[in-house]
Amino acid sequence: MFDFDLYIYPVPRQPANDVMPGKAYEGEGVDRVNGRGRERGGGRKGAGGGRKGEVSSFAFKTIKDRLPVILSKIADTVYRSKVKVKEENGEDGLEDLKAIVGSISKLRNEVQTNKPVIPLVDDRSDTPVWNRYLTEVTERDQAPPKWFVSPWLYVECYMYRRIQEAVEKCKLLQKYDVFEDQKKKALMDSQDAVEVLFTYLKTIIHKVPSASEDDITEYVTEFIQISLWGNKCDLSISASQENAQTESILDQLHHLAPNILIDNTQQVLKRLREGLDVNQDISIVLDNAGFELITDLCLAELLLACGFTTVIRFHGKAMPWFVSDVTMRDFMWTLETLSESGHEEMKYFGNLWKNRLTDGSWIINCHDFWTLPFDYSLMKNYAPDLHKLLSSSLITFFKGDLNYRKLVGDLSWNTTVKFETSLRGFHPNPVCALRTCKADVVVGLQEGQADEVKVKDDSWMVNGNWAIISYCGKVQPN
Ligand SMILES: O=P(O)(O)OC[C@H]1O[C@](O)(CO)[C@@H](O)[C@@H]1O
Ligand SMILES: [Mn+2]
Repeated sequence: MFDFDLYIYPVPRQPANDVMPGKAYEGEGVDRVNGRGRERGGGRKGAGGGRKGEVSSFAFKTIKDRLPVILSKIADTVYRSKVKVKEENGEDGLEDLKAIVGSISKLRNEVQTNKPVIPLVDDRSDTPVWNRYLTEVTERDQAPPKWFVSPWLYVECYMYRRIQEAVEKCKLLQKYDVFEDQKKKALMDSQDAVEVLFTYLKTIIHKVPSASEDDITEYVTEFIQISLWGNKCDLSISASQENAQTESILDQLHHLAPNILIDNTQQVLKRLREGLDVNQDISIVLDNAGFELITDLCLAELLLACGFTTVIRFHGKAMPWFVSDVTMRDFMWTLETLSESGHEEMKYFGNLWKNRLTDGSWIINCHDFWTLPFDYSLMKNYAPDLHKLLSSSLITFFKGDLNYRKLVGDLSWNTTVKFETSLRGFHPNPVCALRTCKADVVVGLQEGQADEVKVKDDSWMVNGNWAIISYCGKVQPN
C-alpha cells in the first residue's frame, strides 16, 4: 500500500537539490533522485532508465534556459502592442502595459537569481490557495521554496501564475492574454494541415453509419493517434518559438506509429463501446491551442458520430497557461475563426461545432483546479466538484505532457512501474493519457524498453518524438 501521507503536499517532502548548478547528482539518496520526488518504483533507477544525470538536467535546463526565454518573449510582445493598446485604452492602458513589462522583468530576475518564491498579491479567487500552500511548505521546510531548489512542477506552475498576477493587477488590461498572438498564429500557420484533416474527417463521418466494427476500430485508432501527435505542437517546449503543423498529419501517422511506446488503444475502445449502452459524457482535458486543439475537436466529433456518447465535455484553462494551453477565449476564437473561413470544410465544422455548444452536445468548462500546482491525486481534496464531474464521464482523456506529469505526480518513477500505481489513487473513472514525451518521466514501459529506445534516440524522453497512449480502467467508489 502507498504512503499517502507523502502526498499531502503536491511537492515531495524532500526538497530537491539536484537542479542546482554544479550539484553532483550521482550518489544522492534514493529519495532525492531526479530532484522531483522520491523514487516510488523500487530500485534506484531514474526515469531515464538508469542514467540519472540527464533527468536533473532537463528540469535545470527548463528553469535556466526555457523559462527566461519565455519571459523575455512576453515582455517583447507586450511592449510591441503599445500602439494598439494606447489606441484602444488610452494613457491608462499604456500605464498598465508598462507595469506588466516591469513585473515580467522582475520575475525573470527572480528566476535567474534563484530568489525565494513570494506570496501573490492580486485579488484572483485562487490567490489564498496559492499563498496558503506557500506558507505550508515554508513552515514544513523551514525555508521558502526557490526556483532552482524546489520541485520543478511547483515552480513552473508558479511562474505562469505570477504572469497572471501581473495582468490581474492592471486597471484596464485585466483580460489581457500575453500569449494570445502566438496562439492565434499557431492556428493560422497550420491552416493547410487543418484543411486536409477536415476533408478527411468529413469522409470518415459519412462512412460511420454503414461501417463494420473493424472499420470503427480503424477510424477511432487513427483519430486517437492524430490527437496524440497533435501534442507535438506546443509553444512551451519550443520556448515560445513557432511550432505549427505545416504538413499533413495523415501522411505522418504511419511513419510515427513505431514511436508509440505504449499503446492501450484496444482497452480504450473496449471502454468506449460500453458507452453504446449507457448515457455518459466523455471528458477531454485539453492541452494546447492551435493545431492540437483542432485534432482534439476532430476526435470529439468522431466519438459522437460513433455513438459512444451524446455529450463531449471539454476542460480548458481558466487563465493563460504554459504558453499555448487552451482558455475559454481561445476555444471560442477557434470556432469563430473556422466558421468565418473561406475554406468549405473549415466553415462547415466551425458552424457545426458552434451549434454543438448551443445544443449542449459540447460543453466547455474551465475549472480553476487545472491552473493550481497540485497533482491529480489531490483533486478530490482541492476540487471535489471537478472530481465528481470526471467520475460521471465514461472516460477522461488527458492531453499532453503537463497533464501527464500531474497524473503521475511528476515523481521519479521507475519506467516499468504500472500506470495505475503512478496515479496514486486518482481513479475518478477510467482515464487515458495521450501524450508525446516532453519531460523526463514515464511509466508503464516494458523491462528494457527504456534502454532500447535510448539507443535509438538519446533525448527520447523530452523531444516530443515519442509518445504513449496509457489507459487505466480502475474505478474507486466516491
Ligand atoms: O503542452 P504540453 O504537452 O503539456 O507540454 C508543455 C511543456 O511543459 C512541460 O511539461 C514543462 O516545461 C514540458 O515538459 C513541455 O515542454
Ligand atoms: Mn500545453
